[in-house]
Amino acid sequence: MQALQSSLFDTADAPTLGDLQSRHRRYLDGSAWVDQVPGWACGADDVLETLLHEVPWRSERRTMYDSVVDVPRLTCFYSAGEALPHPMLVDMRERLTEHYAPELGEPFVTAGLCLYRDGSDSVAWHGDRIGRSRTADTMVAIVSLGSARHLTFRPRDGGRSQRLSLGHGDLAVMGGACQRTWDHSVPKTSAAVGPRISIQYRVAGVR
Ligand SMILES: O=C(O)CCC(=O)C(=O)O
Ligand SMILES: [Fe+2]
Repeated sequence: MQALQSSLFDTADAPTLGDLQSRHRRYLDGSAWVDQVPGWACGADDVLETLLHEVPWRSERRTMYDSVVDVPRLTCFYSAGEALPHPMLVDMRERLTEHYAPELGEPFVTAGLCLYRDGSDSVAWHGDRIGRSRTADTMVAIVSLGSARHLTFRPRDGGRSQRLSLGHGDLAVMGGACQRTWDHSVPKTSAAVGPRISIQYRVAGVR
């Protein structure tokens, strides 16, 4: 009985991924969009703990993307084929590829991990424009774990910014011309927030 109870408990506790068909596509303008699936990664507390403690986090205060930006956060980048630090990250990549490859035309292959230790960690306005994304449409899928933070969007040629809140387990997929014609950022917050980890999946040759 003891064994049965603990196996039931484990099953209920095991991380699961929701249905991507339920995604909601929000158009930032006629050609840039963001898909959202709140709570896509369910039961991911354990994944968050593992990543917090086992990823070889590195500090990043340097030039990135196409401008000099202050990047107070920790990061770790996993190239195509490199072992990921938790099996759920592999499941996520496979499910995202399965769902989006028909539209995207290729698989997600890299995983960039970022750790925002508290509200004073952030990433400044930028587009993921290293590589083909400078000139062609692509998708960047972001899974957010831990404390909720805003992901904000601003048209590069000026205009109103938009934002969405990403909480524990939420998925946001930036697509269309989003990297070319819009910038995005995770602003600092004065709210007392704990750590947040974001996992960004990208296609080959885009960063
Ligand atoms: O942490 C996030 O949600 C966004 C990260 C990001 O934009 C990047 O690393 O390129
Ligand atoms: Fe980015």
